[in-house]
Amino acid sequence: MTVPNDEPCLTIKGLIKDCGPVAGLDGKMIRVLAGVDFSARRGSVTALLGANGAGKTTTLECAQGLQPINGGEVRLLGQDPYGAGAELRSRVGVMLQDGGLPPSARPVPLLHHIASMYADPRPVDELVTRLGIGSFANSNIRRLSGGQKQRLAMAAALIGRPEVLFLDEPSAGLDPQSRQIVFDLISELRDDGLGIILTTHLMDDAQKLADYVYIIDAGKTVAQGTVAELTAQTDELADQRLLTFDAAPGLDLAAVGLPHLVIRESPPGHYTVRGAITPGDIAALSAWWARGGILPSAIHMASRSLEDVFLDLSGREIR
Ligand SMILES: Nc1ncnc2c1ncn2[C@@H]1O[C@H](COP(=O)(O)OP(=O)(O)OP(=O)(O)O)[C@@H](O)[C@H]1O
Repeated sequence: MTVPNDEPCLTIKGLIKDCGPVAGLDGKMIRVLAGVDFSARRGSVTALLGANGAGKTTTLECAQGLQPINGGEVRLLGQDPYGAGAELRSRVGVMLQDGGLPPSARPVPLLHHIASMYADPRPVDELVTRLGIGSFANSNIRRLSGGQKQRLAMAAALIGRPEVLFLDEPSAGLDPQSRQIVFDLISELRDDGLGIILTTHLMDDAQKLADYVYIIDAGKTVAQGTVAELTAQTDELADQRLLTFDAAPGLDLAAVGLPHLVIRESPPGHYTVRGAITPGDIAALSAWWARGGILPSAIHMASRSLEDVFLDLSGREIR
């Protein structure tokens, strides 16, 4: 059964998951997921963000049918994944963070072995070249670096031409070159129509890769949207706007004449303007620049980063 492009390839509604028994709680169960909603489409990268212990791994394990659920609903490619057979598993690729690779195998023979399990596998040579696996093709897997294992795990996840791909922290351990290769490949796979679901702690990764983002906290979905929607300067945050510019050091800031804004210079030559900045204030700033013969550079009206949104929603204290 092929799910049309505009249909979700994964839908999670009100997911509840209890784990345990927990020794420290007199053997009671604890509610790890208390209402996760999540949906991913084909031809899209959907990111699941959450602090340590928020429930990301448990959510993905339930989505992949690796754990039974205690409430709510999970549909992967239209089916209940728990207890589903080989037909569904063959349409799903999973790249785990620790790779889940047999330590005594060698990369290319392992990929050929995995390929032999599929009727129409992706050519091994193509993946080896694309992911730069050739340089360690016959090394023992236990001797590979974290980034090499990560790339091999990605090749293994892709070999069966999955329709849905789960990536747990896809850029963990990757150097900048490998990260770029993996990011380009993820974008290409998305354009080919794959539904890609990834977890990450790196807001920068989510900001670069994700078409749609879900943030979970304490086992519940607390926000969802495109990066642009989540980071939009909403009216509630209108008093936290920030404009920065660079100009000659030591400008007379008292001459700006905008007392409702906080204007500072730090370090010398770098200026920040904070507060409820209005279009009129920007006109007043440029009038001040014109009066003083000031030609600023790097003028930037900052929007909230995904990290700001994440910290506001999931708290700034460590878990
Ligand atoms: N089998 C289990 N028994 C008891 N507690 C569990 C079990 N599995 C998960 N938990 C707890 O559930 C919570 C969510 O765990 P989970 O691994 O899903 O979080 P996570 O968001 O993936 O975290 P991280 O970013 O640290 O990987 C944690 O507090 C964890 O200790």
